[in-house]
Amino acid sequence: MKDFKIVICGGGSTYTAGIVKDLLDQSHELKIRELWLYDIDEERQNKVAVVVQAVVAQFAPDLDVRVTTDPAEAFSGANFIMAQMRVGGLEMRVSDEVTCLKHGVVGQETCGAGGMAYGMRTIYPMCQLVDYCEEYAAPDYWIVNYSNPAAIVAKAMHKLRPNARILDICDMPVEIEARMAEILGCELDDIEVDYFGLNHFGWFTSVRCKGEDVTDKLKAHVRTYGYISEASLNDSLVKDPDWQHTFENSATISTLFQDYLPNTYYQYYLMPDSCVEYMDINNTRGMQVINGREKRMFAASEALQRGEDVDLTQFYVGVHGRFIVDVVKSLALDLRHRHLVIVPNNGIIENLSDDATVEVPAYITDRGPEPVRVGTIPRFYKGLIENQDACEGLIVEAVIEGSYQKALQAFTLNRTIPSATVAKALLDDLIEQNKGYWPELK
Ligand SMILES: NC(=O)c1ccc[n+]([C@@H]2O[C@H](COP(=O)([O-])OP(=O)(O)OC[C@H]3O[C@@H](n4cnc5c(N)ncnc54)[C@H](O)[C@@H]3O)[C@@H](O)[C@H]2O)c1
Ligand SMILES: O=P(O)(O)OC[C@H]1O[C@H](O[C@H]2[C@H](O)[C@@H](O)[C@@H](O)O[C@@H]2CO)[C@H](O)[C@@H](O)[C@@H]1O
Ligand SMILES: [Mn+2]
Repeated sequence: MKDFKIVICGGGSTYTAGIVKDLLDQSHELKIRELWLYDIDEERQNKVAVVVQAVVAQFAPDLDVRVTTDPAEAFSGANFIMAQMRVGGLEMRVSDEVTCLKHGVVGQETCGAGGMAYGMRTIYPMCQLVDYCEEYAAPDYWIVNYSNPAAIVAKAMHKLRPNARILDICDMPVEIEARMAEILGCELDDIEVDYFGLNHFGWFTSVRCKGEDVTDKLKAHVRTYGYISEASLNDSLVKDPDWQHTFENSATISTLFQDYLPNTYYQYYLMPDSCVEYMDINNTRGMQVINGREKRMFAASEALQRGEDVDLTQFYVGVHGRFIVDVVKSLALDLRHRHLVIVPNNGIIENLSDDATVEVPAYITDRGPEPVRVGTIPRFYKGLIENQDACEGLIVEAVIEGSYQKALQAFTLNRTIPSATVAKALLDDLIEQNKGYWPELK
């Protein structure tokens, strides 16, 4: 049986313990030779590593988890690199959110100006990760990337590192499929979808449950209740009021546009006014994560170091860990499982340009994804997607060329920003806030 060196890049992430639990759950199929955590922040990673060691002690006591900030050590001979870096940390997430809200526009991690700011911080650190892997990793390495904003990261890597063995993914559609399974009373594994769009900007065109077409049944439910059902109220993610609100908001969008079922992230683009009204500048999502998920992780680390018992199940939330492990497993073992992934369009959606960065179903082989052809899409959806893809493309070009004008064009095109003058004032503030992270824009 083949075995693999697996590296988690962004080892200090609040998600690491959950991902490791899912790796261990599936280690009878995906055999682990070595497991490494790599981060640029030694202190943070060491705290998270204490929790990870506790997970490993419970499920695979013979596995020796290695922890490092040395890229040569981490990536030498690596087969799979799971990337989840947050460039600028949660502190810069909050800074983006607050700056946007001060200008009266959506302040969000991956959507609107917050997403563009985060993208401008992340492009070059991701290039560096690719370069480390090209230098040190096994020749057939795969980076499976969660690092956000995945749409901009993917587009930038396709342009700047076209030969990199990197596959960008997002767990949001799978999490929506989990809600669909709850609505239908079936298992997540019973669900298969057709889907097209960009990352955090897509639509489910058809849903099957054990082969039966359940699209209309789901549409009727979602128009009334969003993606929430009785069963989902027990789900650990839905218990978070912010996520419950997000899943509920899909009711409005699927009532207004009944062709397809929306990705939850459309709330920020199609209902930006009500999102701004809902957001609280004194309690942004980033602040909630710092005071919630991050605080619980650090508290658990300290308690474990004091020799106390900790409930580790609090870190196994949602489909996040399982999804990335499923994708790695399909790449490693050539399983050809069908997953949604983010790839260059190249004709998949016929009436979009080849260099659009689309999210579509693909069969995952050991040579990479084999995307499923979508065909042509109707004008409304095409218009939305082309506008957003142009916006994300301009951000990538702004970073590469150091172009203020292209950044301003991107901000102006974005649906969450009402005018060119708001775009300029906000961009100027974000430049100040992002000093040391963004390239200089001239
Ligand atoms: N694609 C998806 O659907 C999806 C889902 C959930 C989270 N995410 C993303 O996963 C990432 C982690 O989220 P989190 O909330 O756990 O963040 P976090 O801040 O808790 O952890 C991120 C870690 O990345 C590290 N890091 C920063 N720059 C790095 C670099 N250049 N190289 C290596 N490590 C670096 C930080 O030191 C930190 O330990 C974020 O990018 C988040 O947006 C994506
Ligand atoms: O606001 P956060 O940090 O809680 O979440 C932001 C991320 O949200 C999505 O990921 C969800 C995921 O859908 C779900 O499976 C579960 O595991 O929680 C995740 C985080 O709450 C989204 O897909 C990511 O891109 C965001 O980073
Ligand atoms: Mn996502």
